[in-house]
Amino acid sequence: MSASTWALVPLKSSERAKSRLAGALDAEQRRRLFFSLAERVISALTASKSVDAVAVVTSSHKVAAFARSIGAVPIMQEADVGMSPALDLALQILQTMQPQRVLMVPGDLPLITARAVDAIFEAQLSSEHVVLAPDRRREGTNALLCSPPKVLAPRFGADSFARHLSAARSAGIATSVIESEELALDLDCVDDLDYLRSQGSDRSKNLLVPVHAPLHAALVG
Ligand SMILES: Nc1nc2c(ncn2[C@@H]2O[C@H](COP(=O)(O)OP(=O)(O)OP(=O)(O)O)[C@@H](O)[C@H]2O)c(=O)[nH]1
Ligand SMILES: O=C(O)[C@H](O)COP(=O)(O)O
Repeated sequence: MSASTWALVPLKSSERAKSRLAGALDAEQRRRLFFSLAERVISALTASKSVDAVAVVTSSHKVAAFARSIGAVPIMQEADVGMSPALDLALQILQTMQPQRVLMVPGDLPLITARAVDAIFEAQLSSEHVVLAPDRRREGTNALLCSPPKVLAPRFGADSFARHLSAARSAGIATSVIESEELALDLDCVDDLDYLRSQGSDRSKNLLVPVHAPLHAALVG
C-alpha cells in the first residue's frame, strides 16, 4: 500500500496502559478506557480528509487485531520500550512507503475530532514544516506533524512540547503551534479524568455515547 499522508498512533499493551489511573479505575475499567480512547483517536484520524492511512505501532497482538478491525495498519514491535522508540521504529518501517508526511498522535485524546485533525494539516504552510499541538498544560505534545517524516525526530516524554519546539527552531524548520481544545486533553491522571467530567455531563454524554459507551461507562458509570 502506498499513501502520502500517514497518521501514526503508538499503543501500549492494554494490560499495562493507563497505570496512572489505578487510583480511580480498576484494571478492567482501565482496559476498556484504553480501547475506547484508542478507537476514538483512530476513528478521528481515519475520518480526517487529510489522512490517507493510519498505522498503529504496538507490541500486543490483541491491540494489533483491534487496530486492524477498525481499519488501521498494525506495525509490530518486540516489547514496550517507550513511546519515542516505538515511533522511531514505526517511522523507519513507514519510510519504505515513501510518505510525504506523518502525523504522530498519542492514543489517549478523549476530545479529538476529525475537524481538529484537519486543522493540524491546515496549519502546515510549506512542504518542509512541523506542526505541534501542546497538551492543556503546555508540557506534553498531543500531535506532531512532520513533513517530510524525517524533518524532526520524535522526542515524546517529559516536557516534550518545549523540546520539540526548541529542536525545530534550532534546526531552522518552519514550525506552527496549534491551540485546540479538542487536542489539548490527554487522559493521564485522575486530574485529567476530573477535567473531562467537568466538561459537563451533556457534553460528555454526546461525546461518548453511543460510539464510546464503554468510555462513558468508565467515566460516569
Ligand atoms: N507502542 C508503544 N506505545 C506506547 C509505549 N508507551 C506508551 N505508549 C503509548 O503512547 C501514548 C502516551 O502514553 P502515556 O500517556 O504514557 O499512556 P499510558 O502509558 O497508557 O499511561 P501510564 O501507564 O499511566 O503511563 C499512549 O497511546 C500509549 O499507549 C510503548 O512502549 N510502546
Ligand atoms: O508529550 C508527550 O510525551 C505526550 O503527550 C504523551 O505523554 P503523556 O500522555 O504521558 O503526557
